[in-house]
Amino acid sequence: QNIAGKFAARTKLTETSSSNKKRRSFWGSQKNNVVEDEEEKDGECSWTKEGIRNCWWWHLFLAESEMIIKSVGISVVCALISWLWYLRSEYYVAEEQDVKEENKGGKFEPLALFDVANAVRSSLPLSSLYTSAAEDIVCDNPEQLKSLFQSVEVGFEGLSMNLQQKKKGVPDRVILDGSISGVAKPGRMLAIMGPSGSGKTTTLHAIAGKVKYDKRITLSGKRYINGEPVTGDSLIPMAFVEQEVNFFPHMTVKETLDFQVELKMGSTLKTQAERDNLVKELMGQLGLTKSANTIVGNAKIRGLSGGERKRLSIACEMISSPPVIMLDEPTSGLDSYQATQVIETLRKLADQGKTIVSVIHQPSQHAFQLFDDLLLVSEGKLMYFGEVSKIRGHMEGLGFGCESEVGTAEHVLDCVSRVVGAGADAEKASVERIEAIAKAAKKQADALELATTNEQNEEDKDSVKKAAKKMKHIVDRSHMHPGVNIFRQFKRLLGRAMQETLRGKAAFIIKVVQQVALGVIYGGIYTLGDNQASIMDRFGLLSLIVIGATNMAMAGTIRSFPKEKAIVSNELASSMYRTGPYFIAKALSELPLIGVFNAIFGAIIYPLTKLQPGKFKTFLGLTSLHSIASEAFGLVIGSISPSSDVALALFPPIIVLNIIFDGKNISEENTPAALRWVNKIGLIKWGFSGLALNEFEGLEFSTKGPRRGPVTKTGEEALARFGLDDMKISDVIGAQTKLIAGCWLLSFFGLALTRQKYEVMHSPRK
Ligand SMILES: Nc1ncnc2c1ncn2[C@@H]1O[C@H](COP(=O)(O)OP(=O)(O)OP(=O)(O)O)[C@@H](O)[C@H]1O
Repeated sequence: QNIAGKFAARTKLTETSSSNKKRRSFWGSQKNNVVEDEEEKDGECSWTKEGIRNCWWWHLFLAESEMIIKSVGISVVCALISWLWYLRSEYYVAEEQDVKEENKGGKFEPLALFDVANAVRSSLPLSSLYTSAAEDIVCDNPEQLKSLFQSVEVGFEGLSMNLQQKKKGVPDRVILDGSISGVAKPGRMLAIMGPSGSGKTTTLHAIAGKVKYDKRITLSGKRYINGEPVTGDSLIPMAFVEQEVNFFPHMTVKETLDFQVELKMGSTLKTQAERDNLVKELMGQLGLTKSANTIVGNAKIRGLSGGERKRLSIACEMISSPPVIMLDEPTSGLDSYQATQVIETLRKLADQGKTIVSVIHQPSQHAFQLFDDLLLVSEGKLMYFGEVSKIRGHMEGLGFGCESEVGTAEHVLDCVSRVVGAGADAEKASVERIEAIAKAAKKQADALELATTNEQNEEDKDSVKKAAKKMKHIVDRSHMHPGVNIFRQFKRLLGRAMQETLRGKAAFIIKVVQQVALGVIYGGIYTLGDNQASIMDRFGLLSLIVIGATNMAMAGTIRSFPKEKAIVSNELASSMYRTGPYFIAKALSELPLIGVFNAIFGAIIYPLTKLQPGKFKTFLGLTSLHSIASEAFGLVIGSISPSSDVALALFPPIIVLNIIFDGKNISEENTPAALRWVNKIGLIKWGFSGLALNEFEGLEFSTKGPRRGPVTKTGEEALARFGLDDMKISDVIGAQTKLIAGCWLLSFFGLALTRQKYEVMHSPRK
């Protein structure tokens, strides 16, 4: 009737218009009363106040103002989104460069628009969709870049890191004192050694531009690539192998490498055969060919040995053939045979021209001698920088020689370690020794020449500068991008996620056992009839089913997701793929198993408890939807929590809140006003409502049996007891769908916003 009324009003408007007959409404509008008012004043259309009110376009505007405002609003939002998207795309970078190039003659100045765009750009959390323009910039002279990257010398000077103490008035803690300087050369292996806690890992991360952001930290120093300074938190073109290596445990060595090769090199190695060749080559180089089809495993799942896992992580890092390889304790946790194997692998890579820098802890004499250079640190100070072969002589020269049978590595570590617990005199002597060694090291560091010298001829200087400019695009984090488009990223990520879900046999079996056990327990206890007592029994059973499903789905995700997040955060930080495709793939990969588990549970509980026949399919659909919503909730908690401990600590209060607001435990009127919104997003409330509506609609009860409350004859009357008589299953599906969408969106932003940030290295204070 309403629509007909509106239509009639429109027709009247069209028929009676004196100005012209074009005055027609194209969309439904609620402004007909206005239109009709205007009709009465119909007259001549002119450019007077009265006249305008008689014009057809004015009527059209009034009739459609809501739609016009909405359209303009949507267009503005779309334009804004497109602009922001464009800013994050590398096309913007290319255009900015072109305009700046053209503007060299001072044609249009200043480029304030680019300044505003750059400010917005740097604050955007999302990254670029397109990659090809970036390749144009980065690879416009591949030969020049190739030659530059074949041999890279990494210099570092005056590295200093201070940590502000939490208590006010307590002076900053000095982690690196500003004396650490050195250079890692192509074809050579540099070992960073020192006692535990001396600052080795911090030094390596500082050189690499990978010190994790902490607002209490101040980092300063200088870094050079081939004599050219590298600024801020820029990366150097390197492979960085962390001490803790995490992989998806159920993927084989070959699958892991296939996945990484495609995402990192997909745009360069266009055919599958080229990519397969690279995988083969990497496995050969790192001695992994025999284990190609072995799953990677982890502490709980038997797979590769510790040494093989370390070598796999080196292989993964070497995919883009970086000229520099940095490793944080690659031998930790390995026996001496495996440790030596890893170091020998590195030696081979150095012999091919790579620059290797590695933190190393108590190496064997043989492994130590495979290194060329040594950076020795103690208590954040430089103790020695120079050739490994000269360290013994250097220490002897300072008066700290050692007996011939003691290994060199062991001896130098003894020399730079503070003696604790052996009396005040011994400690004092060790402190004096460390100071004397540090003093000598300072002289060595002062003599180092790291920056490009003025004596270089002009041609050399020019080519290095040009190359360094290109390199900036590669190493600057804001220019890093995945090697393939988002659709290929999504396809690969979905494949990996499905593989992990389906291959996790132990987790699968545990979940099946849980579902069977719960089904049998409920089925053994509940037999629902049609007497009065069965009404509360039904409500009780449905409530338990929902609480159980929420617990299981949420706890499972909370437990497993933070581990996966650790791997994914690293992959996201190295721009292997974007958060969006990862997230969608992750969410979709969970769906099939949710259906399977719910079907197992439903098939047991339904006949055993004698829930209403004919409603099984809807029951299955509703429990599956509820499980998806619970997992999505778990994902939010997992993605915003900094660790799995925090996520697990958040779980009980969230479940308790959900139970309180499940629609039965507190009435809406008595809920504190500030908490009423929780009622609307109560997972258990919506899950329970859906199952109750499905079960009770169409049921009839006999008046026999003990009852609680008045006699209830129909399912609809029973639903009214819980205020569910006005609700429909479609309302529940709508609410759950919105909950799922909201949770996925929150998790997506949680992941994007908790992305790892790194410290920017400031120039040293003069
Ligand atoms: N972000 C940080 N916050 C607090 N302390 C830090 C931070 N980074 C480093 N430190 C401290 O700086 C010191 C040096 O740490 P680093 O990990 O570099 O030592 P290390 O020589 O590698 O030790 P190990 O051989 O035991 O791994 C340690 O006492 C460490 O606690």
